[in-house]
Amino acid sequence: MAEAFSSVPAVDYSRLNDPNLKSNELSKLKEAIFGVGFLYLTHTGLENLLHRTHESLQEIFDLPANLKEECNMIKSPSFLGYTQLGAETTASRTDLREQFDFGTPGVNEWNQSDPIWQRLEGPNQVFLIEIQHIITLPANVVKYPKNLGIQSIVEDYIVQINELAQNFVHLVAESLSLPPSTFDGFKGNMSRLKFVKYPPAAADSQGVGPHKDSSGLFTFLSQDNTGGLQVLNKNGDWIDVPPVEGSLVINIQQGFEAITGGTCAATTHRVIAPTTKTRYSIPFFLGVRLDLTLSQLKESAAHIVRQIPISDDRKKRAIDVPSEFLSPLYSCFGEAHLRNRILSHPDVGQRWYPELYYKYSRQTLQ
Ligand SMILES: O=C(O)CCC(=O)C(=O)O
Ligand SMILES: [Fe+2]
Repeated sequence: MAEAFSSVPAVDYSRLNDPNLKSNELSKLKEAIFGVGFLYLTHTGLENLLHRTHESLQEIFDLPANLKEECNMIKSPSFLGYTQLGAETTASRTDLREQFDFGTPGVNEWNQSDPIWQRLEGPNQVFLIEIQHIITLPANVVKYPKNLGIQSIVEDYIVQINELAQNFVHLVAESLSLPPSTFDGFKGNMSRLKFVKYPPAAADSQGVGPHKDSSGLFTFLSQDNTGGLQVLNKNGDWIDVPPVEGSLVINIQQGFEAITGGTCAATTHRVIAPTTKTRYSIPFFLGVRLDLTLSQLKESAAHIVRQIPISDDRKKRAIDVPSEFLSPLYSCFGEAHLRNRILSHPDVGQRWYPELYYKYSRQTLQ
């Protein structure tokens, strides 16, 4: 459980990479990882990329509804593609957001002999939009195809943020006094990137409801200047995560929580929908190995937890942290993640995994 923090700390990435300043900054990183589970990462060198990508979001979401529907997530057993406003559910309530989900390109296609959860990794759908978008100019009623270049925007973003994410995981290991490569063997084949739009809504509406991120190790979020993101502390207070220009907001996901035996806890967060302007955000979810079983995990977690320099008392308490990934109900991370996707996107779940949908939706009702 995250401690009773009252703000989200900032860590300077350029200092983490400066031999003279590194050790001081690693201590800040360690405190943020243990105490909050959320941090701002500043001076990443990705400021231009974030700015450029945010600039293209409005045009992408302003595409005609029928074009966005061409790549509706319902067509993807990997839960990749477009989700219209109101089609997503968190904490049993409807989220007021519209989004595109993308995955790291180039993963192997699923086939019948693979486990069912392996199907979470698959190809993107976005290409359809590229070739079909037609712009009509009202003045002279000329029609011409316009390529927004979504595919290259997405792939460029994934390459650059992924490089930072890999480095960040090494730095986290170092901050916990572990060898930098400690977590390398836990990385998944596919990470996920989302473009998200929260339109203005009535005061206190749910942009996205309270949740812990469940698809991987860490989330790297770029939010615009609107605000609305909040994280929950131990006292049950919602703490604002106001926009900090050019920064990334990084949080621990349930995969990393499970790998560290709960010593590094995933923190619950939510977004309150904006009331007067549209909010855009770009979360990148660094993927975790889907095939990791609970027993493998317990073994590696015990090994890692033993080496993490915190008090035995805190370690003991940490083992009790509840996590979907540590539930004996699921055979491996892949199964836990598939359940999460099915419940978040029930229409997609029902279409591609009808039996699992039936099973999991009954489990939550109990
Ligand atoms: O849009 C945001 O700021 C956060 C989104 C989020 O928490 C999520 O999609 O998991
Ligand atoms: Fe989240």
